[in-house]
Amino acid sequence: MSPVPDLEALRALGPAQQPTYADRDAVDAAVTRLRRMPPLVFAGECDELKEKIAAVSRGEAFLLQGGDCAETFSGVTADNVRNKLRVLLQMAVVLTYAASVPVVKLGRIAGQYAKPRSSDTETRDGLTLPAYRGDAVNGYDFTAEDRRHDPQRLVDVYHSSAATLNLVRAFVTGGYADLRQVHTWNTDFVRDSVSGQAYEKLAHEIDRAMQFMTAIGADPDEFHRVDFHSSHEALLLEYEHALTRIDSRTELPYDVSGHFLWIGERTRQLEGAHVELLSAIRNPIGVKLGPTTTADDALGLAARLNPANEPGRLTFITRFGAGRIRDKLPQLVEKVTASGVDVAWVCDPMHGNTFETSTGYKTRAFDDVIEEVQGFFDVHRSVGTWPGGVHVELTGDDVTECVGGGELLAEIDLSNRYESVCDPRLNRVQSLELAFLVAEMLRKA
Ligand SMILES: O=C[C@H](O)[C@H](O)COP(=O)(O)O
Ligand SMILES: C=C(OP(=O)(O)O)C(=O)O
Ligand SMILES: [Mn+2]
Repeated sequence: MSPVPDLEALRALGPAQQPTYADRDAVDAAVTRLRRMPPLVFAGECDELKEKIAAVSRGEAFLLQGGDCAETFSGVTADNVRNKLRVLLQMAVVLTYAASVPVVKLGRIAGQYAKPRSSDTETRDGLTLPAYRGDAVNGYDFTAEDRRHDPQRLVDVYHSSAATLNLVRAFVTGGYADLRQVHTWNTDFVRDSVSGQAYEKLAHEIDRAMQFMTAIGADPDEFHRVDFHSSHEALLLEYEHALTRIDSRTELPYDVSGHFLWIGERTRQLEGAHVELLSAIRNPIGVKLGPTTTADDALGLAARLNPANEPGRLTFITRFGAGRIRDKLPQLVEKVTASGVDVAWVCDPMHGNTFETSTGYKTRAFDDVIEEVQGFFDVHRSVGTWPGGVHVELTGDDVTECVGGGELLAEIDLSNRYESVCDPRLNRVQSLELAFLVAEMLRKA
């Protein structure tokens, strides 16, 4: 394990996708404040999650990772957080019950505020301004003032993450996630959607099973609370470095900004600053792997990020696109497996399937998302490895951002309720449909 590099050393590596701040003193002041803040998560919780992901890599559990592409500060409301949690809990119930597999629940939540972009700038009506890089960096409004990179936002990320995490913790341990609430999660939803009705049927079966358990005197803790962890892309080095702390139990460094951190497709350079920082922390971590990834790239990343080959430490999140996965994934999985690397394989069926409509909306087709997940399952079946999970961009609200699905959303519907500030998310109905379809694939696997 490499030692934690200092911030200057990371900056010297010329990290990709970083903000350009005009006022260095303001950056230093923000970093100093962050270094004094208490941890958002505990190292022991990160270890627990690592154990669960180790079960995923052994083929004994399935990972459900989901949430917004980009959280926003204004989105930190009780309703918004509850709705996201609710859809994830519903999906997890569907997967667990229909496929009889333990589900590891991981939110893209409480820290997912920074975005890598394909272009540094955005032009509208002849005016060019810095691209929006997530609330952690600048504002979404198309004005020079809002698009300025402001280091004070790093401190705001901390507070927004803390508020979100506080509510999530209360929900998952304080009764909301109690399995006896399976019906309650579905109210306002059943009547108008096929997947809502399928869910209701499944909830009835769960009720009956629980009544039986209660009748024979069993009332396990698992009925009343769930384990739920947080994750985000570790993109901004100032922020992640300031929240890297030495755990008092083990004297080892953890990034206490979230339980699980991942390196994005655009920042996974082997000699880059993101790999350097994440190789030094002990959290469970992931790396996104796009369609150009070679087996040597993946093996190099595994050697750097998990030299001890510790189970649960490393997750490869592949995002190839529906049209490429069947062609490109087999050789990657075969070579990584043949070299004995211990890794959990997870499918992100979103980022390889984005396109822009003629009216300028970034969208994804539900069928492409499903086709990529199906390709992922098929490839792992043919190689003899475990399709360990899915990583999805979703929301608990009835937005219109992805086309298709049971509601047959068309391109023309996108303008009705398009709220994402970055990538299009599955809405509540589409998310539940995905869960039922994946449950079916899992049963066959
Ligand atoms: O998740 C994020 C996007 O895929 C990423 O930010 C790139 O988006 P862009 O191509 O619109 O910049
Ligand atoms: C930017 C993202 O993904 P990727 O790094 O895979 O493009 C994301 O997860 O929002
Ligand atoms: Mn995204």
